[in-house]
Amino acid sequence: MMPIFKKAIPLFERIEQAGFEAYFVGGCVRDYILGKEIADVDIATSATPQEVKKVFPRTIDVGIEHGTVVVLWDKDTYELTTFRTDGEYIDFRRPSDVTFIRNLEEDLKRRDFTMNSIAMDKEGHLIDPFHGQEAIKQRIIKTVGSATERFHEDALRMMRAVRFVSQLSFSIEIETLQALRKYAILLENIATERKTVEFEKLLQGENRKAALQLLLDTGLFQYLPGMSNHEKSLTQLLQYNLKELSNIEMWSLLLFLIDISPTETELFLRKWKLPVKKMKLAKSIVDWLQFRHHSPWDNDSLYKAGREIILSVERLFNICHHQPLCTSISDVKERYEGLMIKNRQELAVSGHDLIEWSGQKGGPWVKGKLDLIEKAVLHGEVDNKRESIREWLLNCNQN
Ligand SMILES: Nc1ccn([C@@H]2O[C@H](COP(=O)(O)OP(=O)(O)OP(=O)(O)O)[C@@H](O)[C@H]2O)c(=O)n1
Ligand SMILES: [Mg+2]
Repeated sequence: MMPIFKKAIPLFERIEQAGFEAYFVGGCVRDYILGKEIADVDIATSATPQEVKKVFPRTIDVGIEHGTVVVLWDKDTYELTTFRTDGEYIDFRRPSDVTFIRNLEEDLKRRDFTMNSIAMDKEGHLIDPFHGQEAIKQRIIKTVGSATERFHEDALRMMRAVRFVSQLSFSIEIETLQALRKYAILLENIATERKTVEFEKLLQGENRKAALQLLLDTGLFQYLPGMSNHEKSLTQLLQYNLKELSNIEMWSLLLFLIDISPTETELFLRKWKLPVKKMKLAKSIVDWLQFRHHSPWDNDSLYKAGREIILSVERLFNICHHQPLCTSISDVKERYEGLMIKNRQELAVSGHDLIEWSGQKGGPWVKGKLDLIEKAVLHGEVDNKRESIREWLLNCNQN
């Protein structure tokens, strides 16, 4: 058994001593069968949240109404969720109420896909009433029971299906796929944040092209934030080699292809509720990519854009032109590294020096002069040395 599971065994023993059952469930069991790396484990238990809290002294309530309690154990934290069936789903999102139950199989039955409805006990035995192992072997994503029901219970599951296509390179079983097409519109009911999480995972998966194609084929893209009018840009995205791209580069390329005004770009990113830092970076990359399409890099632009943006822009530029990546990138990198300074702090003189040398009071002129010095250093007109700059300034003033 893998260390990540082994570590949790004492916790399982504690629950069992108290007369309850516990199993590993969900993505960790699926990924274990697939031989993939496992980041965290989810545990399902027959104990109710109150009972879990009695068994373990250190817990955090995270979603008691859904049956989830976090247990602090050793130096780790574990999410324990009580076996449950979900009540009526009135809004295609979350059940209106959940009923805690004592039966594992009933709990597995309410889960989304067969590959996600396998449980594993502490000895490593698999409990697999819905033939999830078979689906994993055949690399198939198939709902547990009726796809119509599973997608009406939680429409986000449709995005999950496509995101798993991207991450696992599985294909979607035919009835599940038909339901995806038929009920794509239900995605309208899902909170943006949840869609964004899935879309970002989709963008990062190995098989992202197939997943993006599926978003188009099923019509799901129409119900993603700001995407309904951008079928063409999504289709265009598929023409490019997307393999090497980071998450932020995927966003930037998408924005570049959508080709909207800067204000609209901002609105589009806001619709996805991305963190501000990320929105700014994506916007910057798009701006520089647009610049790059009509001019080559010069010292000023390299300096202003900075290392991170230059590399992303160059990568995207090459991808847009179907050029191999390596040569021009190392070229540009070398030119950037060769710049005399990378930022204003690296200038050998400061505003204080200028004030002292001139004997004048500080004011806006200081910034103006620093701008001039910065430019001169970047263009190689003067060395970035205190004395050289002082001399250069004296000469300038004489002219
Ligand atoms: N809309 C959802 C979300 C989750 N689940 C169930 O809850 C488990 C855990 O959910 P989550 O951690 O969100 O997804 P994972 O399948 O574990 O995928 P990941 O590897 O991304 O965590 C899933 O495997 C699935 O059994 C579900 O039935 N319906
Ligand atoms: Mg998980």
